[in-house]
Amino acid sequence: MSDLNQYGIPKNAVITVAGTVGVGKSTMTKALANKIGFRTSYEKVENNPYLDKFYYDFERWSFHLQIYFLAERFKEQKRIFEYGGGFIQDRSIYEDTGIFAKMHYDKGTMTPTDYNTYKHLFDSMVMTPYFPHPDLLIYLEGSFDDVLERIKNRGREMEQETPIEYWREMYDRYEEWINNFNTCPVMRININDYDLHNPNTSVDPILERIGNHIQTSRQYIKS
Ligand SMILES: Nc1ncnc2c1ncn2[C@@H]1O[C@H](COP(=O)(O)OP(=O)(O)O)[C@@H](O)[C@H]1O
Ligand SMILES: Nc1ncnc2c1ncn2[C@H]1C[C@H](O)[C@@H](COP(=O)(O)O)O1
Repeated sequence: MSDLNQYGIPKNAVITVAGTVGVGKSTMTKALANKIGFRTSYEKVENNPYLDKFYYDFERWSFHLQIYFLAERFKEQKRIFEYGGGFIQDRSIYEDTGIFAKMHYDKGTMTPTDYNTYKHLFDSMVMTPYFPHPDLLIYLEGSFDDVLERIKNRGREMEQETPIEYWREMYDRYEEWINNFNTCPVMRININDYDLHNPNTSVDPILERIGNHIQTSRQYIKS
């Protein structure tokens, strides 16, 4: 039996979907996984004991929230490993430190001591040879106005009450972050190039691109 599916995607692949809040990661994760029968790994938003509190008091809760997300994502990583891959993951672990923790530290809503403690923990858990990196990071990108519109339409209360400047800062940081990211292969998708809310939209072209990307990078690693 071939270990590649019809799109040339290895059945044990781990694909992570990255991008700013509201850009469409969860929607994309679900659509891709449904089509190829992969398992999904979503980030914990509902029943997250810190997320609401965090939005109303960054200083007080930013460290707690980062530790919580780190533990959750690491637990998910273990689950993915135990299944032997075949997963689409909603948001990468790299965004926690590269975007969120750093932004709150830079803005003074996470103390230097807390940031250093978090960073040390993150580096010793994640940035080691023992931590398997994804085969591909799909980066979703679009205009700031489109992203903001999606945040508004989705309507999560705490996000509605957060000032636009917060989303703008995050958006700009994402652009800078992805331009310098090299921990695993990256494939960019512009959100204007597909519409998953249209029932006639097929994800086949995206899956074909993913297959090509992963095979090219696996060959590169082998050679
Ligand atoms: N391709 C798309 N076209 C139109 N709206 C979309 C699309 N993908 C997602 N959305 C909408 O945008 C909002 C945010 O999407 P979501 O997948 O929750 O984003 P994220 O996981 O990146 O925060 C949701 O209301 C969702 O229904
Ligand atoms: N690491 C994080 N720090 C702070 N906030 C975070 C982190 N990871 C996710 N979030 C927030 C942002 C959103 O309000 C929700 C869910 O993210 P989404 O991009 O909508 O999937 O959690």
